[in-house]
Amino acid sequence: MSQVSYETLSVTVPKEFVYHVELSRPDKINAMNNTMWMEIKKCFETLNTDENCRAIVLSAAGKIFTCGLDFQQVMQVGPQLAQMSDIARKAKILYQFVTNYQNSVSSLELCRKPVLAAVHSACIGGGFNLITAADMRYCTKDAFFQLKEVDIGMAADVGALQRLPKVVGSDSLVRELAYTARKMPASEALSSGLVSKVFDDKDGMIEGVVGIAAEIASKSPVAVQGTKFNLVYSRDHTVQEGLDHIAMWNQTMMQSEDFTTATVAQATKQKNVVFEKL
Ligand SMILES: CCC/C=C/C=C/C(=O)SCCNC(=O)CCNC(=O)[C@H](O)C(C)(C)COP(=O)(O)OP(=O)(O)OC[C@H]1O[C@@H](n2cnc3c(N)ncnc32)[C@H](O)[C@@H]1OP(=O)(O)O
Repeated sequence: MSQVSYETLSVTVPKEFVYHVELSRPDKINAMNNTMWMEIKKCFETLNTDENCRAIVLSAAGKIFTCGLDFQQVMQVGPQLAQMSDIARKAKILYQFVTNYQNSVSSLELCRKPVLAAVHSACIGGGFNLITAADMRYCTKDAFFQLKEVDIGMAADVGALQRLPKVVGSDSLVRELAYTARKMPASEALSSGLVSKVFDDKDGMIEGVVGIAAEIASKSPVAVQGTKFNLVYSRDHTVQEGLDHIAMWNQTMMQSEDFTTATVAQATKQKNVVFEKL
């Protein structure tokens, strides 16, 4: 297990090869401060290379999933900018601020292990951006999703505008959510395809989602991680480029022992197949 401890995250291993990452500032309704943004990146980069991790559940501790960007954090930026008079110097600070947080969100997508987001109650602003970079999403029936950035006078800038249209497949819906900042309830999250399933309560959701993660973790890590890598690649390329990419990928990966082990297991109806760590 990765021996890294975090101030704003809690990391546990509920089942073999399944890691559970929780946003953990419950007394601050998981407001995303600078430490949390940086720790999310560190955590997913660490799990990316941890051979004991094959699937990751992302949830949050406390009353709500997250209220988004920490207002205290935002208020520290103003005085920092005020010390400079030149627009280029101020812009450099803001560019670094935005790209650091973009990289935090993107770490979920760059992590080779599937990330399953499990959302309860409110998922606002930066949190909504974050879960669009997960592989799959689940929520409780009391959950709502809100792109609230316009209400604080900014355009969402850490991934939702880029990823959400591809997740829900409706440009019109994304524009409505982003322009109005209205709350999207769980029922609509399900019907729009943002989430795969709605659970009655949080405990049931965590149990259910850990179960799905365990099912994924029981498969060949070569196959699962190759599938994720190629799905992400294909999303951003033409069909032919995606086909070329998977052909190059599999010319190597089909020589892996996992291909033989899994094929023989399927053909002989073998259960509980063991794959080497990757
Ligand atoms: C480069 C930037 C990249 C990232 C950009 C990200 C942008 C965003 O995330 S935009 C969205 C920002 N978040 C919000 O606008 C959320 C505003 N808050 C709410 O809508 C409600 O507070 C909420 C639905 C979360 C909870 O409502 P409830 O009625 O249950 O509680 P409240 O009394 O409203 O709040 C409880 C205490 O939490 C404090 N709080 C709320 N939001 C934030 C926040 N974003 N950051 C820090 N603190 C927050 C609120 O002030 C209350 O504190 P206290 O009065 O001390 O109890």
